[in-house]
Amino acid sequence: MKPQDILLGKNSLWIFGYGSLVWKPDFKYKKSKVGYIRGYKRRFWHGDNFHRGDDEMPGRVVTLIEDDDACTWGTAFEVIGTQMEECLKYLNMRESVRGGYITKLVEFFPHGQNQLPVPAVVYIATPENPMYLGPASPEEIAAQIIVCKGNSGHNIEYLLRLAEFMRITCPDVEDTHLFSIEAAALTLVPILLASKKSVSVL
Ligand SMILES: N[C@@H](CCC(=O)N[C@@H](CS)C(=O)NCC(=O)O)C(=O)O
Repeated sequence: MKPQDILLGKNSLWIFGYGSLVWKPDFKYKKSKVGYIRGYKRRFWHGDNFHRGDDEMPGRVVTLIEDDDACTWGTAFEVIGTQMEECLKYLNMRESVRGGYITKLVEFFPHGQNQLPVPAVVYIATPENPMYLGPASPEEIAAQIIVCKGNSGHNIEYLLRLAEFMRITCPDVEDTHLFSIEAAALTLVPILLASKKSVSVL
């Protein structure tokens, strides 16, 4: 689905974020809502050689993997008027051109009573994406994250800010995949720092 096709006949648009967009949307929007989408699970299975890694050491960022029994929590942002074109142009560069994500239309379920679901655009990196890294253990993913950095900063910042978002904003949601990687990274960082110190002493 091309971004410009998304706009056809619309005067407002919802964008669902589930990775860096939840803590760094970096585009103007009218309002945001916390909620979830069905049929997808969030996984650190997408490689990134721009924002949180480089060609030699690609980082790991999240994407959505189809799973009928799963749902993924995040934040949806409503953009209106000129915000729509500005937002899609910005996200096309950030997510698609630099990140390898494609756009899909999903149903977003805002959290709270009497909230009706709304169509939302989501950026997903499918397994067909050349940067797709696929499954790995929390320890393997954490070991990769703690040594990578890119044009937007350290990969571990990306991990910790997403974990912080979920802990603060969705405290009742258990995201074992995310929190197991966070725990592994926080265990490995002191070991990494100690090994660097021992190397620098030599
Ligand atoms: N599309 C997901 C993931 C977005 C994401 O993490 N995209 C990366 C591109 S690889 C990004 O924009 N990173 C910016 C950053 O890491 O600061 C979302 O809706 O949040």
